[in-house]
Amino acid sequence: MKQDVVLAVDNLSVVKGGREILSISRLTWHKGEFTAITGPNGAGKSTLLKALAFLEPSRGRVFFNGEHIAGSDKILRARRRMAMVFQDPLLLRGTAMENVAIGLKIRGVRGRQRRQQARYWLDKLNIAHLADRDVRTLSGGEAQRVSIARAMALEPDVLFLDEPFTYLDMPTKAALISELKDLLTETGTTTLMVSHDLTDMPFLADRIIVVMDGSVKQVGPVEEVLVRPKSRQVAQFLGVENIWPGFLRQGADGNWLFSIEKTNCVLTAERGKGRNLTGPEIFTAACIRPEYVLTCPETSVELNAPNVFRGVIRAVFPLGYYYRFKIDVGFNLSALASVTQFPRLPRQGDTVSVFLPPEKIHIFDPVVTN
Ligand SMILES: Nc1ncnc2c1ncn2[C@@H]1O[C@H](COP(=O)(O)OP(=O)(O)OP(=O)(O)O)[C@@H](O)[C@H]1O
Repeated sequence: MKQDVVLAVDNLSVVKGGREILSISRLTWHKGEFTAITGPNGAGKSTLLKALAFLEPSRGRVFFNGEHIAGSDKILRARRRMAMVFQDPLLLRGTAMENVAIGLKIRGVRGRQRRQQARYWLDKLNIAHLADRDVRTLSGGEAQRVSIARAMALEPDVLFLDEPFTYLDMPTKAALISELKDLLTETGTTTLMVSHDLTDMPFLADRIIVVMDGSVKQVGPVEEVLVRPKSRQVAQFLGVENIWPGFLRQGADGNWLFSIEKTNCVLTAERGKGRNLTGPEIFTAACIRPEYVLTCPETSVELNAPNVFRGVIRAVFPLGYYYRFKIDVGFNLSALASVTQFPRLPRQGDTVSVFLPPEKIHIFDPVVTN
């Protein structure tokens, strides 16, 4: 096992109610890495977190800091090096200070030192002024900060976060995410976070694990998973609305050409590294995330450049600082565009130009397109 592997699983399985709800052959987590675990409701994400934290009985082997953890003594020792934060802060009766100090007390840290350490983490989470407040009087965001301070005070090797930002309002969440990122980078804590929110992940995570139906469907760096999903199932879950079946062939310039089925439209896609076409043309599917489709109101854009199309807006959904468009460019396209790109409110029926960057067009592996 590589030196900096903190956690690893080998044939991990969890059975509940007579059904296998989680089955993972192999996975590893490295020191200091932030992993986001995502997937639909009931996929097995929380079960995975709990099994790794030894809070859920499982079969198979879990390795922690290079050691196979089995038996109550080893489990107890491993659990002392881990901490967990849940959706609900789950604070105990008492003050914020008492809550942050509780884990230290259980671990035998003495009075003065305990208070000093607790104060240090309250300060790090920007809630030192709330130290003596009864936790029942705290707001949701403040309570979650106490919960994170309590976990960090244990100086864990691994921090598990199970949807920790769900109940926080946008500004509170944004501030906490930014502070947490700095804190975790500073401490080098290996972190695993269950999240449904795709907006958290690019900022916080190094890697995404997509769990569906109790198994891992894809693991990889954030950008790779979001732009190059392995299957339609993963793509759809990750918000890739533009998926088209069609025929792929080699272009003259080394790029790939993708003809969208039942249209006259051809997309240029960057050729995938190490991917070769086996025949003259293969049937597969292509996709692009809506946020990578560049949309502009100008209709003077040169149309014979690759991947530039002119089309008609079929629907506009205003989303705060963004518009979500459904555009007909000879095929149906979803696009997300900043309001600043449009001098006036775009409407249904308006003509727009779009550009699909070739490096953001992903071609599915034909064997796993369905
Ligand atoms: N005690 C149990 N008996 C039977 N099935 C269970 C039990 N506990 C959990 N499950 C099932 O295990 C599956 C995985 O649950 P889990 O809580 O890990 O999902 P999740 O991905 O975290 O979901 P969510 O996003 O909804 O929180 C679900 O289908 C759930 O119904």
